[in-house]
Amino acid sequence: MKIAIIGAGNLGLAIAKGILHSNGATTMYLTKRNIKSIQEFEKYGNVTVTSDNQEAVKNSDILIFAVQPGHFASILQETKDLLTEKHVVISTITGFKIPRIEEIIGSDKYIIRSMPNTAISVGKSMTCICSNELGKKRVDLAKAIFNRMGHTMEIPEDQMQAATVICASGIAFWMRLIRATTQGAIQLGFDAKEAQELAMHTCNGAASLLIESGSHPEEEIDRVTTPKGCTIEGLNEMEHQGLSSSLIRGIVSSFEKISEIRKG
Ligand SMILES: NC(=O)C1=CN([C@@H]2O[C@H](COP(=O)(O)OP(=O)(O)OC[C@H]3O[C@@H](n4cnc5c(N)ncnc54)[C@H](OP(=O)(O)O)[C@@H]3O)[C@@H](O)[C@H]2O)C=CC1
Ligand SMILES: O=C(O)[C@@H]1CCC=N1
Repeated sequence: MKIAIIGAGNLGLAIAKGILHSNGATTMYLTKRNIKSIQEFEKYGNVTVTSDNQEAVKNSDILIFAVQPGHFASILQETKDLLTEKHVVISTITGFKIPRIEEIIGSDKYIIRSMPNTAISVGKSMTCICSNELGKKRVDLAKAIFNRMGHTMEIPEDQMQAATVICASGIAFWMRLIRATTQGAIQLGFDAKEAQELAMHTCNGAASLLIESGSHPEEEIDRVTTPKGCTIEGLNEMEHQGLSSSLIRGIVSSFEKISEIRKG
């Protein structure tokens, strides 16, 4: 697999690390305008770092675009004449819809939109995927690429913004919950390092329980809540303070913002 990551910033580099971690590419190009900060990736023999997007496109088959939305159209313009039937164009760009990509490069290209998150760097991304009509023939290939670095779900394009909030922004939301749990553990007497260890492994355990057992969160809650015990006491106080409600309202606000950015 010859992969190019056009725009090796926060997300692009996370994807690059995930690919390296999973041995997912025979060759990999990483591009950005100022390459000084990513030069170290050349220590991996199969990685080329360059500011020349055209060179990266010519020498790769799978093109993963991870630039800011405002830069995407001009980069597509700059590279569109180099696109051939070997190329699969994968965009991670928030709010940049497939018809807009087709307007620039044509509908006769394999186009995939993917929404991974930064946990891709450790092979644990939740990645949502959709495609243009022709791209349907390459969805399995895209899933195979991203399944090596986590879990994938194919969704309709009109759910991509919601997926961005839940999965991509979701990393920040879960980090804050882990951090708050850590702060609670410090108040109960653990040192900061121990407190974070307790919080993150408990979080990992909770998610793994649901993934591996297929059970509903409330079933698992019922198993932990001893009548008149400390768990239900804590849980009910959290709900009196609006835990579920604040999470839901935060998610909806985030979605409203993304819809507003799209319109702008
Ligand atoms: N961060 C996240 O968790 C997620 C981000 N996204 C989406 O991914 C995209 C990237 O986000 P993020 O990684 O945070 O942004 P960054 O700003 O960190 O990365 C974008 C990179 O693009 C590079 N770039 C800019 N212009 C060019 C160019 N002409 N050619 C090649 N590279 C260029 C920039 O480097 P330089 O200036 O040196 O060129 C920069 O490193 C966005 O569209 C975002 O919506 C999606 C899901 C999650
Ligand atoms: O915060 C943002 O707008 C972008 C999209 C998802 C993650 N980062």
